[in-house]
Amino acid sequence: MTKLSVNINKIATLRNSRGGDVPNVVQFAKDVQRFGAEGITIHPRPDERHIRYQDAYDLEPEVYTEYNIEGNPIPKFIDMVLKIKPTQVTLVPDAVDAITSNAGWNTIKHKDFLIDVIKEFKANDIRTSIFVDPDLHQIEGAKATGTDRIELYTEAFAHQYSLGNKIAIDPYVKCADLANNLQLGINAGHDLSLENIKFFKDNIANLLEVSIGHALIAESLYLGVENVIKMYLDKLK
Ligand SMILES: CC(=O)[C@@H](O)[C@H](O)COP(=O)(O)O
Ligand SMILES: NCC(=O)COP(=O)(O)O
Repeated sequence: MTKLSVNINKIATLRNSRGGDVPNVVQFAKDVQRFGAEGITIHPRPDERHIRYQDAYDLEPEVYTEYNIEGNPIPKFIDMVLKIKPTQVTLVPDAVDAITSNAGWNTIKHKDFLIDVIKEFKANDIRTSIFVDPDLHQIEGAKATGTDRIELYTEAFAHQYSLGNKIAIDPYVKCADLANNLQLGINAGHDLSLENIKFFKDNIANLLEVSIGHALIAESLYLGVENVIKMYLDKLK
């Protein structure tokens, strides 16, 4: 079984665009869990342009599935994760001004840093995952950090798949095989969607969790808009 963790960053983006509390991020998390989601993912960024640090605290009592907090382990992020103690922390090497995540860790160059940070989270019973490109050297490097899991960065796969290039799954299959041999748990995320998720899941052995946000929220709009238009028209009769 592969768990679906819903990334709710985009709900916060929408809320922030009006400055109020619509849509309500905590209510949305409660609803998606009620609808069957097996986890909630957030990725607070230093500029707090979507999910804010306060949201991370507000969500903590309401997330009864797996709570996954992603981010660059700057001191403020580490402090927050240690206070909240989510199910999982996913370390992502984002630049401060990154529009979205655009690369995995260089697990060889940052080995010592990752070992220290991961040790602290694990000592606090927080499962760790690190975001990596589908590169065998980076998977070996990830193992050396002591992390429980890796999150395969799936943007390259998703882009090529949308162009019809199914061969783009190959490096992910090889990395997953190596990770399984090394007894690293495997998560995946970034640009996964209704279009590509089944093919990805069917090809990756022991895929434990996917975190999906951008496409899932867009698809929810597409698939829900007909119903809402009808409801408005009904009220305007
Ligand atoms: C690590 C990853 O791929 C996701 O967390 C993604 O970066 C979401 O972040 P944004 O919502 O800021 O794009
Ligand atoms: N870890 C990936 C994630 O949480 C969601 O990424 P995306 O679906 O918004 O691209």
